[in-house]
Amino acid sequence: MDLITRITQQFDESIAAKQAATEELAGPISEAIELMVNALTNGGKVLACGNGGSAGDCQHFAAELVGRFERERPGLAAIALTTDSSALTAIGNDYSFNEIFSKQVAAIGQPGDVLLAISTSGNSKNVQMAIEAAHARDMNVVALTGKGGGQMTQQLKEGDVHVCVPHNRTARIQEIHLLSIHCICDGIDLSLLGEEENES
Ligand SMILES: O=C(CO)[C@@H](O)[C@H](O)[C@H](O)[C@H](O)COP(=O)(O)O
Ligand SMILES: [Zn+2]
Repeated sequence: MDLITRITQQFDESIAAKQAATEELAGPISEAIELMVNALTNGGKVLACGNGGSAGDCQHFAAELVGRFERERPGLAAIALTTDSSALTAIGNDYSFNEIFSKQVAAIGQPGDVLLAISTSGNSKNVQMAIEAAHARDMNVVALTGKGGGQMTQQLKEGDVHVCVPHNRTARIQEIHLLSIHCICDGIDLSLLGEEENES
């Protein structure tokens, strides 16, 4: 297969995956928005964790809350737990890699905060342990998963939100995680700022 055909196929697969996911994910994404707006407007914050490409999504999300998404507003309280190399290496070295997020959640998380837990498989142990730590701190969880949700599905409790992308390919799941994150940012701004002037 030539490269252009291969690239075209991946674009087509991504478009199809997004169209297939729209109806199923719109509801959970709106619930995630409500959960985060409630936390952010009551003195709470959002902590985000994930591995690899999902770590990038955590940092992308936190930057759009602390900084801005598309509209001017004061910064919002969000922290990606994937960036502090001293904390990550100390915890990984002194305890275990499985605890690199959960120990941060236990130290920083407060009742009413929200944990954004991102895992395309739903089976990354360090994300699962972060969910346990969040529940122990009376935090709610927004899980972004795929591939049926993995073991994280069984961890979620009443009040948590599960955005599970109906796909089995990590790259396609991540592409829809990023769209979901942007929908969450848009919904938070809509809730805090109202409709934009030029919007009907
Ligand atoms: O971005 C990619 C693949 O597209 C990889 O870096 C991927 O994030 C890593 O393999 C992660 O370790 C996968 O973990 P998870 O999504 O299953 O929790
Ligand atoms: Zn990736």
